[in-house]
Amino acid sequence: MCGVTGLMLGDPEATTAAIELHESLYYLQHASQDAAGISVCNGGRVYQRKGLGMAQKVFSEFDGFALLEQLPGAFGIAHVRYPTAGTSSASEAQPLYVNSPFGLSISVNGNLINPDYLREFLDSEARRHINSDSDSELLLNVFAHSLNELGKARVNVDDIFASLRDVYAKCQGAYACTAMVTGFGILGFRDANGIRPLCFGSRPSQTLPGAKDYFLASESVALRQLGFTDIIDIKPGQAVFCQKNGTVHFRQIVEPKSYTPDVFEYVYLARPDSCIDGISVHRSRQNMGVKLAKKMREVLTEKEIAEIDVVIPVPETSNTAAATLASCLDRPYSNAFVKNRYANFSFVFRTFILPGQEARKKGIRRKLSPIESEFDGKAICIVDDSIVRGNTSREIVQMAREAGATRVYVVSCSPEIMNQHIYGIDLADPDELVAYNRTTEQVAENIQADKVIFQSLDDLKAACVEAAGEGSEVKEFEVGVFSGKYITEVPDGYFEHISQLRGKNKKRKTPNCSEAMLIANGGVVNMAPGQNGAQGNGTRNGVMSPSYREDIK
Ligand SMILES: O=P(O)(O)OC[C@H]1O[C@H](OP(=O)(O)OP(=O)(O)O)[C@H](O)[C@@H]1O
Ligand SMILES: NC(=O)CC[C@H](N)C(=O)O
Ligand SMILES: [Mg+2]
Repeated sequence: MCGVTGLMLGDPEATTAAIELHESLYYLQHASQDAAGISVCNGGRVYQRKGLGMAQKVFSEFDGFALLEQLPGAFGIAHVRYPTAGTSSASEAQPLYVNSPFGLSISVNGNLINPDYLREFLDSEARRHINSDSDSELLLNVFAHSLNELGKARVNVDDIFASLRDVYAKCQGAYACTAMVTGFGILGFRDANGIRPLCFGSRPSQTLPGAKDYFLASESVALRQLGFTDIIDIKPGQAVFCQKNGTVHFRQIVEPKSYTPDVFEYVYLARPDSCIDGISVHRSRQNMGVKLAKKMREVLTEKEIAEIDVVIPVPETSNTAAATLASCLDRPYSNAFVKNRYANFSFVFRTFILPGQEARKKGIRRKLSPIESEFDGKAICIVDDSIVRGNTSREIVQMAREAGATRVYVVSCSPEIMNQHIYGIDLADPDELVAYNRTTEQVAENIQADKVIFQSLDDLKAACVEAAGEGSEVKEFEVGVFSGKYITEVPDGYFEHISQLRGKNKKRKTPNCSEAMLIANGGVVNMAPGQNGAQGNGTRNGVMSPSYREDIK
């Protein structure tokens, strides 16, 4: 659930790619809040800036002029990160770079589920040193090794596609990536099940008549906002390479194994103004509201429904579904929780993706406050898109009761989450999931609601399929968090591996030695905060300051 982008400007003399790559990060910031970065290429050299925090923090001192001066180039890639593997240290911020062969950079959205195998392969066979715990560094090095094996001084497009075949063969899991081959062009590719999203669009060059600019992004909103049209989804197992001479090459690298996007994109991850694999996120959420209203009529009596005074969303992902549900039940709708939009700390953004349980809990109270008159003496129905650890609903129910609510129903647009997410969302260990090993009644008791109602999995899938536009090929989804059945095989020991990793990361307070070591990036200018009058963002040359994370504890 990281956000990735890639831009090729059609005018080879242009140096402004970083301006729009930078802008694109703000359209994907909802996906990830931990780190951000941009790498661009100019005259055979890579210029890079990355660090911990949201894009605004990492690029705080970069006005348009500074971006152009320090990140010049006609093409490049960018990333916002929410860690699912490794640590949240600055050294794992992306894009990642490896100098041999050809100078490769990569931005990855997703998660690999066979890191042990890859680490072993890279160590004993490929003889490549891996300097972090990041699974994306593994993927980059598998790609680099395969390209290197060609034994060529210069590669062509066919070589790049041929090497990708090796990535698909070795890397298991979900990934949608943008990559850059120094001096040559940008690449986009997507796993063989299409679990993580990636789309592509074009527009006329603004500086070279007749030429075209090309853009890749995790979500269509980024393309549309930057004026790109003819937006298509990269298909499972497909890649696209945009060469700096203006040519674009599509190639089916491997046969698709399925076409099963992660249903959680529609439930929570994506922006409502995006369209993923031909399915409007907004429309799918409206449908979730329709289906949930039907389920409520099955679970509650007519009298109980008639007695609901007001339907209230938990801002903001559930707003769309809640409004539709209220209209289907013919009950009043109210935006009775107000979201604080103006604070300049990270608590007010998406609390679920904040690292650390305490930070999440604090974040909910700081983010939302009730309009008391909408609760006082009323029977209310609170709608959320999902209930994961139960932090949000527990806190929200308490706030509603403190404000005087007499009866509180909590309804969820998605089913009970009882399993780990292994394809790019760091949900939690099962025993931290509130629905794990609990009946619906026990969940209600745990979050102190009068009743909890979950959407059924069939209805959730139908809500998404019915939101598809003409030509969408998607009929099934990756739904492992709900069903426990994953689209790919899961290697033995993987679940234990991620639990151990979580335990290790929880215990860590200061950066370890490997975080403090920097890769000697031949040719890469990784500008340190503080250079050129910058204030810095808690990192210096990729080393996390021990105190940096204290602001979210
Ligand atoms: O049960 P929990 O562990 O609390 O997780 C579920 C909550 O987290 C998400 O909200 P978030 O605040 O991240 O984002 P939003 O503002 O987009 O709804 C999601 O929308 C639920 O409200
Ligand atoms: N959320 C993601 O897509 C994360 C990408 C990668 N697994 C990382 O942890 O950096
Ligand atoms: Mg929410």
